[in-house]
Amino acid sequence: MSRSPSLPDRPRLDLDPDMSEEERLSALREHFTDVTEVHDKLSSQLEAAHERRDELKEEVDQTERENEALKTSSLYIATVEEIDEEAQEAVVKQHGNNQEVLTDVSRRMSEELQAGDRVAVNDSFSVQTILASETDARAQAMEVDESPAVEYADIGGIDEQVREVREAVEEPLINPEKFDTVGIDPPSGVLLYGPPGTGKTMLAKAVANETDATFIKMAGSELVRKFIGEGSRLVRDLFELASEREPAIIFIDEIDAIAATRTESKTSGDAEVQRTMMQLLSEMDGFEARGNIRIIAATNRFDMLDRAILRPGRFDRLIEVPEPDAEGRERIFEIHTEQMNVADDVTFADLAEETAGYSGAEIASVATEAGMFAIRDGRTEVRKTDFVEALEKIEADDGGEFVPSAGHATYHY
Ligand SMILES: Nc1ncnc2c1ncn2[C@@H]1O[C@H](COP(=O)(O)OP(=O)(O)OP(=O)(O)O)[C@@H](O)[C@H]1O
Repeated sequence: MSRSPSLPDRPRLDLDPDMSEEERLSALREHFTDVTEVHDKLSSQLEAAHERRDELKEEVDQTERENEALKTSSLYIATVEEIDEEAQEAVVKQHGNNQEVLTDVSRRMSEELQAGDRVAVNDSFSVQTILASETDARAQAMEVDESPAVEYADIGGIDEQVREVREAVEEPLINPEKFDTVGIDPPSGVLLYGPPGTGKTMLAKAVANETDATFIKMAGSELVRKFIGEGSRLVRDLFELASEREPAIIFIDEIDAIAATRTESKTSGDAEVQRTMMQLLSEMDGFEARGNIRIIAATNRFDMLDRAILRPGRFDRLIEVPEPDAEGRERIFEIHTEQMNVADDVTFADLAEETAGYSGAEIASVATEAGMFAIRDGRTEVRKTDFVEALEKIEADDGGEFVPSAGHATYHY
């Protein structure tokens, strides 16, 4: 930048009272000449300053245009895989082509970034912004849990289903070579069906936990109700996210909401729902069964499902998760009271007898309610009377007279 020129000295007029008229006139003329000279100099300096101002203004406009262009130009979406705060570097994987790039990040950005963040990158992969999760439909539509806190031991009464899920989901993740050696493909997708609250979600979370896989859940009903118009894109994103986070378990809950038969579904006329289902089918068809991503779906409405999703290569392993029998209910009571101080007068076998038709979720609420009655009574020990009151409360909440499975009358298999 050029330095501003120094201003010319102010001309001085020295008039002596002893001067003659002529001398005065001459001094004034001289002063006039000096003033005119300074004026000319200042004028030309002013003109130069104006020129400089115009130049700078042009520079500002140019920068603003570039800035605007940068802001409005398309950015690519990527996921941060690793971040090295020390070296101010990040490994990002661009969505779509899965290209992985090591890129420099500013100190501020390196402090803010975390592995797994979705970011916008420009042509040269420089991270421009971290996408806020609230503006990210993907984050809202999917529940991502790196290590869900459910173990097989937390699931009661469905040991056979646990065994089947382990065989169909865990084995291909842990020992894919077994399938290679025998020369068969493991089941592509596993469909868990049965009444609500019987442990289907727990099963999916437990396999993710035990195989150190990321658990990614998407609820079919939400896709249809909440993310109207985005269903098929979100299904695509779901599989993309799983490939970014593998090993991963994709869990699609309430799959009937997007995969119902045309005749029975109220929403089946909706082309959007159809598109979402087609996207799911095409993702599954293009899917490598032996690998680090496994798919589990769940439904309470098996009867409503479009058979297209049950074809080989899609959800080709069906596992029924029923309501627990007496022995199962006893085990579930034990599991849900493990952390409670239960009095000696409580017999889980008796409670199991009295709760025929209860789901695991309902037994969990009986245990919680019983604990609440003890607290209300100022006790830390939970007694038989608390369980009796809890049962009465839950039956009353259920409409006065509790008929086993009354709430599930609409579930057909
Ligand atoms: N078999 C079970 N053993 C222990 N707890 C259970 C079992 N089944 C259900 N529960 C309890 O009920 C809660 C809900 O269960 P879960 O979400 O797995 O049911 P779900 O079958 O997926 O239900 P929905 O069909 O309504 O989604 C669990 O968090 C757990 O506390």
